Amino acid sequence: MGEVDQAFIQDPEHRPKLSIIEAEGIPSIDLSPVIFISDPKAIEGLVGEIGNACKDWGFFQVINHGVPLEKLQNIEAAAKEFFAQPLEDKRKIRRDEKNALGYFDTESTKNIRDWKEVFDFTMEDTTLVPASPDPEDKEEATWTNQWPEHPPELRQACEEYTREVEKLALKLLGLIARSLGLPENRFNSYFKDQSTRIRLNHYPPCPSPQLALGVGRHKDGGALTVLAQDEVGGLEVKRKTDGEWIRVRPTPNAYIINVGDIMQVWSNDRYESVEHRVMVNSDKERFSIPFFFNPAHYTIVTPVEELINEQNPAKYRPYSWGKFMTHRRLSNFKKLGVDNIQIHHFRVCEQVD
Ligand SMILES: O=C(O)CCC(=O)C(=O)O
Ligand SMILES: [Fe+2]
Repeated sequence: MGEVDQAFIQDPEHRPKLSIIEAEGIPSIDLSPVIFISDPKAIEGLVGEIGNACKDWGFFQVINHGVPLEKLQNIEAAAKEFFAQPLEDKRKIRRDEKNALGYFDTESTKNIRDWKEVFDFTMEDTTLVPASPDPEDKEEATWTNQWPEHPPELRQACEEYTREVEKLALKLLGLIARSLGLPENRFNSYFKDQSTRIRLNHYPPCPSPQLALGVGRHKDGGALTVLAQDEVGGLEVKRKTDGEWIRVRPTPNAYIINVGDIMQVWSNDRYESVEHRVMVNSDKERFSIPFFFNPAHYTIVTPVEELINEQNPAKYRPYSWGKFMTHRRLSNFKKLGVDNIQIHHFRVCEQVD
């Protein structure tokens, strides 16, 4: 990527501030009570901490999470090698309108190009999804992993890494369920045919970091995101108390966890999916790896029964996760000229957020 093309330039109100607020960052939570010692008292404390972090921030970091460092180092090294190849080699496995998996260098967020390139894959080599966003269309389509020839170790590194991160994601799902007063396995059945997607992100140095963003402001549409970021930094989270953008300081071997839109709906707004974005910088490239923990495409997302009653009625109408996801994806290929689909479109009394 050379000089900044007009397509990357953010509207003035969304341009990043070069003065960065790092004050009092997102909560850091030590998972050792569930990973290493299984102490019921300590687990109860942990459940409380996670509940507060989900409520107050929608974001937190975890340490002592059980994912072996070696698996992260392997995938990071292979990702670096993959992205270092010439564009024409990477484009051999380019994702397209039919298959969401593979390499992509022209992603947009809210119709502005992101300063990044990505490689997407799923846990299983094929994933069933709806063929189109049309609610009447019952046809299914298949996404298929496209592994590059080079580097040959990328595939194994990705597979081994995601098996470990999935264990962490399931632990967190259980802890979050408990923090809502639900049984630990309350959400597990939705993930039987999960549509989890893992992304390798590469943000090259950008000549005008004050005009463009690595990823424009957005909320993650799935249930939960487990993110690894390298030491460069750039992720910013919109603080709920005052709407300020707060930098998430890189912490070695920690994972960043955020509540996605589906968890917001399941919890009937007890927890909120929070806006975030990525700043780029002019001299350093950055790598990150989000694991988007998503249920089966046929999941109908609706506030869980146990959390609604007459005083606290459901705030959302049920919607299909698969249709939501395919709608979002399509907007990357067709310039729809409107904002992407959002959960507020399913609000019982629609408010714009
Ligand atoms: O690179 C990052 O730190 C975050 C990326 C992100 O928010 C996303 O891909 O949804
Ligand atoms: Fe995100």
